[in-house]
Amino acid sequence: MSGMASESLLQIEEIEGRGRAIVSSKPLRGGDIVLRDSPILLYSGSPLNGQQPLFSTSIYCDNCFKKLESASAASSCPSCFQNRFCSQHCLSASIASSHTPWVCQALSRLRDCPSLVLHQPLERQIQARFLIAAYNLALVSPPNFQILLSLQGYGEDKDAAAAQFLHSLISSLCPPPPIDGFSFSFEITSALLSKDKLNAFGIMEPMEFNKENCGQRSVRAYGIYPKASLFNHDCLPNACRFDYVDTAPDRNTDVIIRMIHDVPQGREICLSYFPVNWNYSNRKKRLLEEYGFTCECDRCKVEANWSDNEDNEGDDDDEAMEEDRDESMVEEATSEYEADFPHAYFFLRYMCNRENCWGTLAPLPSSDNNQSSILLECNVCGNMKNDEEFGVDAD
Ligand SMILES: C[S@@+](CC[C@H](N)C(=O)[O-])C[C@H]1O[C@@H](n2cnc3c(N)ncnc32)[C@H](O)[C@@H]1O
Repeated sequence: MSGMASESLLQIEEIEGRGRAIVSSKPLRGGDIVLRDSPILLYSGSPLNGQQPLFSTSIYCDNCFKKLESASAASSCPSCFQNRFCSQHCLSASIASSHTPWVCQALSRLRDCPSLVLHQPLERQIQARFLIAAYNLALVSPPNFQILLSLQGYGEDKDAAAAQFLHSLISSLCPPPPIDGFSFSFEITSALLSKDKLNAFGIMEPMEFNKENCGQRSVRAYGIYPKASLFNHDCLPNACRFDYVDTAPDRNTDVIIRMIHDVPQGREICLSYFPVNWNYSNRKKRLLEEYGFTCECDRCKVEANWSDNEDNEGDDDDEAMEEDRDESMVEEATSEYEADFPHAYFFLRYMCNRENCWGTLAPLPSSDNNQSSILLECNVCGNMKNDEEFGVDAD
């Protein structure tokens, strides 16, 4: 698999019931970097109507998505004056790629469209941003558009109304310039929206702990990563994603996938699609509604039998998912459930214990091939923990 940190670490396999999967092609150590991936498509997580997302006060460059110290330090797009850039270089790069004259005009028209910005949920504005970015990719980089089309997601009936609304709106207000032999049909629009839902990674604002946000973060942007999109989910992942937004010396929006613990050759490498502290019923709901599958991982098999999970109590499914305020699995793991919960070690060892963080810890990359680093880094807040304090050997 090209683009992996080392070409020989991973391979793609087809696994029945799971689609493509990433599997280790040799034994891997906790801390090994198995992938560094750059996005083929990026789009802002801010609503079109200029509303600041909840828990966000920062402004950022619309090309590299680095934080800007002040609005006055930025160069604006000379046509719309809406998009801001940290440098002339980012402005020129963006005009040639992601903020072309057509994108600029399309976003301006959508921003002025009451049926979108006043009468639709905020989510629709973000989806409109994605579609404009995806159509533009077809125009500026046909090979990357083909990669996007190859990702999972083929249009779902339950999302048809949103797809129809956005397709009609964009076709009438700001149709993309024609491409020979290709049509921006409703079917393409609908499939693209599914691909976004199943594959996009949120690029979060870096963690700032203060009383107002209680550790909650907003999504600065979304990215489609061609190789990272092939990792399947597990509720007890063996790898996790790091990014270094605002601190990376370059390629600010790259993601790095690092092993949490050792695995043997031939093991599927999985990420968790959300924080690992979520409880069983919220995980099950999200995976079914958003990703279209029922998780059969070891942890779900155990937790499905817990007497107090909402499924077993017959609670209805409408309960709001309070993502960051879910009951903490750490508390559960260390309390009355311990005997029924063979995975307790994972939460004690690999979950960040900083209040309201819920990040996952992975060892730092080690230069010693035989041993993982004893220092574990949190993928959300960056805190370091010394593994010797835990006092148990890996695995
Ligand atoms: C980001 S993609 C992962 C790559 C995907 N398997 C493929 O072939 O492109 C997410 C989709 O993979 C499948 N998937 C991921 N984790 C799974 C799991 N634990 N069990 C079954 N299917 C899974 C689901 O169809 C999900 O919507």
